[in-house]
Amino acid sequence: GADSQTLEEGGFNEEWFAGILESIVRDLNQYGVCVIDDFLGAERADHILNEVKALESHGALEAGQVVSRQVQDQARGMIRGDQIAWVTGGEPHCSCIGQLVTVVDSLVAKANKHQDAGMLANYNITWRTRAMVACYPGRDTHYVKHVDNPNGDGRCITAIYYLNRDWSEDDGGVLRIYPEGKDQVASIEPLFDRMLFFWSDRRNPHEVLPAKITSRYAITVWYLDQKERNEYLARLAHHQMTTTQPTHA
Ligand SMILES: O=C(O)c1ccc(-n2[nH]cc(-n3ccnn3)c2=O)nc1
Ligand SMILES: [Mn+2]
Repeated sequence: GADSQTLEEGGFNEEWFAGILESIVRDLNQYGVCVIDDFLGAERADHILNEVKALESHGALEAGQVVSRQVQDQARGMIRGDQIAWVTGGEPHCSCIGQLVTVVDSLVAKANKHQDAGMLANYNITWRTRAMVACYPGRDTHYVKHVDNPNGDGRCITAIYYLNRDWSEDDGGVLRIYPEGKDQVASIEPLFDRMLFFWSDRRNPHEVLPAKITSRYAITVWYLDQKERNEYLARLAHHQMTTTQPTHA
């Protein structure tokens, strides 16, 4: 089909795609978490890492924190907060990041409509956020134990792509997921070219364990369920209507 044609052009072959698709559908339904190793291959992963490092060296990654937190952290001599940049993938120097997002978009869209989609079929995934390129771990609040989407903001799947070459145990920065209602914990090492998917809601509280002060890179995209997102935006609009009085000219 058309997708397989573009994927061929992008150098991704069909059986690779089909294999990954099966893993995503099976693992998200069974565990609520799916880890794919050697996702794009070292060469492509390297190109993506180089684009992320270029963003960092050109100062495109600004602190993801509010100024007060930064001042406070500097005062306490703590390591800087996480540095983030929101990337569409269409930017001139982000074409490889763009390819990553395009492939993940295709996988999530196909998984959503897969014949064995299971719980995935409850969603209609028509939108996503831009890609959050992060140089972490900061002391940012996102790293203490949290749920990405606790109150129905529309986000249904979190997709994180790790870019840490030669990561080792004492580098830290492990992502720890505590699947709701299960007694086992998933400790996910942020390995180079590792792709991770998990439900964004209360099923997956998670934290990022402290890491040494070396730059660690990850790219995160959140996929949105149309219905939940529209209901969220409607709540937001209503709230704004009722809290800000219209000014009469
Ligand atoms: O804004 C938000 O809702 C938001 C932002 C970030 C965020 N997380 N969660 C786990 C992250 N991570 C980073 C490396 N390994 N894992 C990470 O960045 N979660 C939620
Ligand atoms: Mn999170």
